[in-house]
Amino acid sequence: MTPPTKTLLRALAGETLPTPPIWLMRQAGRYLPEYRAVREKAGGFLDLCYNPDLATEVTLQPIRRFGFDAAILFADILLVPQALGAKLAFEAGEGPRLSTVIRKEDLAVLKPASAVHETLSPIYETVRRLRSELPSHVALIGFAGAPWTVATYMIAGRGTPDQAPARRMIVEAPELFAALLDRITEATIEYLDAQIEAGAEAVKIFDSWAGPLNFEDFETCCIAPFNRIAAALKERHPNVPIIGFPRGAGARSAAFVKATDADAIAIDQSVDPAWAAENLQGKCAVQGNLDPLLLVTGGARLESQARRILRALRNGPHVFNLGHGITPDADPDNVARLVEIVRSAE
Ligand SMILES: Cc1c2[nH]c(c1CCC(=O)O)Cc1[nH]c(c(CCC(=O)O)c1C)Cc1[nH]c(c(CCC(=O)O)c1C)Cc1[nH]c(c(C)c1CCC(=O)O)C2
Repeated sequence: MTPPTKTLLRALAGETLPTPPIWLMRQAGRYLPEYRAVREKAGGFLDLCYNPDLATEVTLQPIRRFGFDAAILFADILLVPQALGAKLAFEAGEGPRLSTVIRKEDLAVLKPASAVHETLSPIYETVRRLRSELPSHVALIGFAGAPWTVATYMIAGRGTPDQAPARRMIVEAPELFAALLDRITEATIEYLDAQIEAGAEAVKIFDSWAGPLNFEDFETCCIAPFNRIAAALKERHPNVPIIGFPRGAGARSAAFVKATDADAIAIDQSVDPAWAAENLQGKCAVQGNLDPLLLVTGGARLESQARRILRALRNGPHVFNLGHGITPDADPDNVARLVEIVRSAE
């Protein structure tokens, strides 16, 4: 096989590059006026996700404006529950609302994992279009939510501050919880496999709510499903790298890289990059981890923290990114400045 030429894929393959590739979580989003214009045209957020023309357009916007090294498919982690038959709506300013899975009967009415493609096929069309429209040096990342994080929304029917409804179900209805986690895991394998078939060159699994899990549940709810998904994908697509993002895992990030086959681990802004260099980078690439707040505030601290991350991680494979998604109040000029800082690092 010829080695990859796109910088993102080289870093994910374990190469230490003089300038790390950069992309940002939520790089397509409300902080960009051109995104807000397309979003308005689409109607709702979900209409935008399922419209391959417009989803392709908003995925490309940050690539044109900032020249990132990778594009991430524009979609959402909650499309998988919707494809399994959950009702999903995004209310303006309120975040997502879903029908809940709290009884056996709620699980019984969900569709089998193999049925998700009926709903998700427009997403695969977006992937195909992106592969033909992206500049040749820009890699395309597909993604899905991790089963635990998706389960927290399906059980509570909305975002929750501490994921208490799902954490209670682990203890109070272990069989129902395990069956739900299994169904989501199987659906996620179907979904990511189809994204790769359509042209995704790397995939990222977002476990945004891994942090509150206790050490035992971290193994069964975060690590074990990740391993099932990774094993299934690697069997079919051995050369497609997988990025894990157990957000809030802290020191358990070391257990995550040891116990999984992740090609990269994304770390949030709470992790000291020097610790990550020492404890994670020997095992896989590290992606991260600037505080998204610094894209709102800008200034000297944006520069000093970005440089500190660059220095700490420069002796191993690194993908520059944020610790979490860009917020709607970020200033696009600060994003442009960040790209300059990363590209001018010596
Ligand atoms: C938990 C989660 C969700 N979605 C996602 C996660 C995991 C990552 C994380 O922790 O942020 C992942 C996600 N959501 C979106 C992407 C697209 C790719 C990207 O640019 O990173 C990705 C990778 C678009 C989006 N997903 C959403 C938006 C904003 C929608 C809009 O109003 O235009 C975007 C651009 C909506 C969304 N989607 C979700 C919530 C809670 C919300 C509402 C909060 C908000 O409004 O910011 C669920």
